[in-house]
Formats: sequence, structure tokens, C-alpha cells
Amino acid sequence: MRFDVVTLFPALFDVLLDQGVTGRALIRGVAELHLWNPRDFTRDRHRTVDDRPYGGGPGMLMKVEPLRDAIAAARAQAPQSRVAYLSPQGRVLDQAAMVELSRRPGWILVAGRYEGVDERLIEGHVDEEWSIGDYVLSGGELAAMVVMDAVTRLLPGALGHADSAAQDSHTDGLLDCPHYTRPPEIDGRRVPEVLIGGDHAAIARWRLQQALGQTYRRRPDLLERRGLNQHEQALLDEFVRSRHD
Ligand SMILES: Nc1nonc1C(=O)NCC1CCCCC1
Repeated sequence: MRFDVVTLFPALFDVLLDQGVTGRALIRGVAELHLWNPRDFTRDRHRTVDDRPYGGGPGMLMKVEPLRDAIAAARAQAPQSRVAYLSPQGRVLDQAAMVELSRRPGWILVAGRYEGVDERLIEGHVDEEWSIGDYVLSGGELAAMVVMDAVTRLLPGALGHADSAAQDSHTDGLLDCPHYTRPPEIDGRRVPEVLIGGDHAAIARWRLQQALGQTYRRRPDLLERRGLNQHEQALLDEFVRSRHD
């Protein structure tokens, strides 16, 4: 997976380079990251990347030309990649969307700043517009890093244990089950016996039932969207009954 990011603040992406899953994925070559600064594509003495909005209004907008030329340079090196602009006006991404994105050869992510970009940049040079949620950040860089993290961890070879991405919360449309580690009891709270017993079928059943129950209690909207098969419905019914007993 090749990531190209168009950003006025390339140094912000150092956090992805030298830590965690993304750092290891980049070192292992599971993913690659290339940064393009629109300021390097300016042609005036002041290296202007922004200007005042037509029609008035607060703040500045990013100009078309530097962004356009930075995107073109990225496209020349990554011809198979699609261009995505990060903004609150985009398609809100969920785990299923991250899985979709992880199946493509690469992405050119455009991170905006100031009050946004000239609309003609989006119309003429952007393929998709994405949002990581309904709130406003000060720039698109953190959103780009969120997308790169969520996508990278789905790539083969990115995580130590291939299954762990599959067992993530929001995988299979459910929230995660509770997790426990040593000691078996702390502050008067014990680890559920089923997890200590070693009966793998019972553990898998308990984990699915807990995921169903947690999702039912905290995010019924996810259950609505996902639907349950007969086995899952029976597990959930048992969970609900046990909580009322
Ligand atoms: N939410 C979001 N999801 O993706 N990006 C988001 C955002 O809030 N971005 C802010 C940026 C957008 C471009 C202009 C400057 C502010």
C-alpha cells in the first residue's frame, strides 16, 4: 500500500514513521509513505499557498495551483492511486470503509488547512472526499493519519497476529467483547471463569455473546444495520435474560 500525503506540515507525519503498527509496517515495506508539500509547488517569491476568500468571510483558503501541482507530482509517481480529500463534508468512514480502502494499491491523501480549499481543486483534481467524523479539526493531517493507521493495520503482515485485526471491535459490525489479563483477581474483581477454563468453544461462544450484548446495550444502531442470524439472536436473548435475572 502506497500512501502519498499532500500537506503543508510534513513533519507532523513523523509520529507515524517511528512508532507502533504504522512504523513497523513502513519499515517492513507493508506500506510506504511519501509527503508532498504544496509550498514546494509555488512559483512566486513568497511561496504563496493561500489567499482571501471571494465574497469575504473570515480566514484564508488554500489556492488551487500549489495543491494541483503537488497532486500531479504524486499521481506521476503513483499512477494507480486515487486522490482523496479529508474534510467534514466527506463520506464518513467506518470499519467497513477502511476495509474497502485497504484493498486498493494506494491513496493520495490531501490534507487541507486554513478555512479549506478552493472548490475547483476538489472538482478538478480530487476523486473522493472523506470524513473521519462529524466534527471540525484544525487541519486534515490528523484525519489522514487516522485513515492511514486504520487501513495499515488491516494489511497482511502489518500486525503480529494475523487474526487480531479480524477480532477488532467494529469487525463483523459488532463492538468488541471485554478483555482480561493477569492477575486472575484484583480489587475484588475476578476474571470470568470461562476464560480461565481453557474450553476454546465455550470461550468463543462467551466472546461472541459479550460482543452481541455490548453492542445491544451501547450501539443498538449497529445491530439494526447488521442483523443477527438465529444462533446470534439466541445468544443475545440469553444475555439479556441473564441480566434481568
Ligand atoms: N472531520 C474531518 N474528517 O476529515 N477531515 C476532517 C476535518 O475536520 N478537517 C478539518 C480541515 C478540513 C480542511 C480545511 C481545514 C480544516
